[in-house]
Amino acid sequence: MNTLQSFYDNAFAKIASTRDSFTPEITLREVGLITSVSTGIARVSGLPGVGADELVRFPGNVYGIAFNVDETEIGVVLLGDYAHLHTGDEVQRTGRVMDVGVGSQLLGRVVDPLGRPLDEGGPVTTRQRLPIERPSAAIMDRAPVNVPLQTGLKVVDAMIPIGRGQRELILGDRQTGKTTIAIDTILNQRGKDVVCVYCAIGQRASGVAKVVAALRENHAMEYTVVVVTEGNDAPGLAYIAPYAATSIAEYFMEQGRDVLIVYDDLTQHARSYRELSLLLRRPPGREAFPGDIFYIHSRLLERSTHLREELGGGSLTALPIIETEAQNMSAYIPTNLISITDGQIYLSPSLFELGVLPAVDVGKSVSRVGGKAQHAAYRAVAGDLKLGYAQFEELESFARFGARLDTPTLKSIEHGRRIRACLKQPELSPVSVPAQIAVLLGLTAELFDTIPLDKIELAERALTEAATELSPKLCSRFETANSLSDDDRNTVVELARKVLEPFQVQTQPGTQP
Ligand SMILES: Nc1ncnc2c1ncn2[C@@H]1O[C@H](COP(=O)(O)OP(=O)(O)OP(=O)(O)O)[C@@H](O)[C@H]1O
Repeated sequence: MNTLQSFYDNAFAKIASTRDSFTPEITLREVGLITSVSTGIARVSGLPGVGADELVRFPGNVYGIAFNVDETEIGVVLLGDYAHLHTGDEVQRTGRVMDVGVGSQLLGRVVDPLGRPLDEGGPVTTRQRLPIERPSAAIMDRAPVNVPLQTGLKVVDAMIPIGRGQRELILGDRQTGKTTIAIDTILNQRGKDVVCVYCAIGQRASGVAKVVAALRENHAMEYTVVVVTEGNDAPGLAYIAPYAATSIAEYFMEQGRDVLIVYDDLTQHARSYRELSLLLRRPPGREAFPGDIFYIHSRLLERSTHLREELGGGSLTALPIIETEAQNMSAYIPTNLISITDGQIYLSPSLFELGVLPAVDVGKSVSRVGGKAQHAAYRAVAGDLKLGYAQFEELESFARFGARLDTPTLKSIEHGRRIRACLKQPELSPVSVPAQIAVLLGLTAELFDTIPLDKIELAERALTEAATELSPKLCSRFETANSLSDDDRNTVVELARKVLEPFQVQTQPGTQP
């Protein structure tokens, strides 16, 4: 009996002490209610304190960004599946802006713009997060673009060179090889200590799978992060994808690394932003795009730069891709992007049809800062090559009419045809610097001019293979020396002469080989 009594006493004493020590904690949560949901956006009332671009949480762990902040109601861009959301559901403030996990753990991974894995590699565990919208580097923190970013494509490296920290637009109609140029450039960074980020925006899943497979097969995933939104994802995800990818890239740049980022493509990005803006009833402007469409792209591309040495000397090179319609380069989005970037590579459907691949239209392409970063060996040949090619393009149209042409004109046309043939390149096969220089010097020394056009491909391939025999010291001078010495030029031209000899046919001047 006594034992039972003491048991009850103890139990009551414990309850009393727990009750006395209990101090209720009050947590304040600002909660609003959904007033309507439609394709990719929601309207929410009852969150008067919410800030612009603040992240809000919906039931089912779906997040959204407060886009339109009005007095009574906010317009929210949804970042996930919204099929289960209904009018009257609770919405909570989070007090933070959208951020993404960054770090070397992402290398080799395929993730969505929220950092969630889309491959079979298990969860991504990053130790640091960065906001997706960050201010770009100040002018005083930037250094000049003075190191080339080799694409491995002869036509680009010789005529439209790209420097580390540059923004070079790739534009052209659909199916003209835009993505291929970007992927070839990523493949060429193998062993060059450049981190690559490929951001696919609103693309078909099969297209993205093809790109990832190409990167995997060519061992490029080891230094690449792939950020993906597919065509059927919420438009909000497509809108934030390039910003999230840029934050992932900036992490590496701030560690002093050289980084390459590809946005494939910003036409889809602009379209998803237009969709969101129209749904949020923002006033439409030209081609129904909202007034700030220029700003969304310029604030993205301004983040690409070359940082000064004191800040680590890292760089972020951007290759944004844009799709044109019916070769209209002067449409709204292409002209915006052309004016933001430091040059463009224009891909022509007519060259693509002729089988001139990559279908780069040299006359409509330009690199505004890359020339200063180009290796001296390229600079020694680029001038002659560009001139020869430009003359050829002008004269080629006359040749089509079957006009009788004089000998120098015929010679220029034949020379130009050989330049074009030598600049052709199959996809996924970047060419090394020494092999490129050997072919380009062979072209400027007119060694290809006496080779029949149908044998140019074989001759060019033979010379590319023979370039591996050049001494490593000579090859490293191509990438380091301030100028191409006469001795080096003669060594390469002699090699080219020897290799191309078997392909030559002796012709009378003025007749076509
Ligand atoms: N240099 C090349 N050599 C051979 N084939 C090529 C080359 N470049 C591109 N192609 C082929 O051309 C087709 C279109 O290429 P790609 O997908 O890169 O074009 P795109 O302009 O990015 O297309 P989209 O408009 O669908 O984005 C592909 O089938 C590709 O294999």
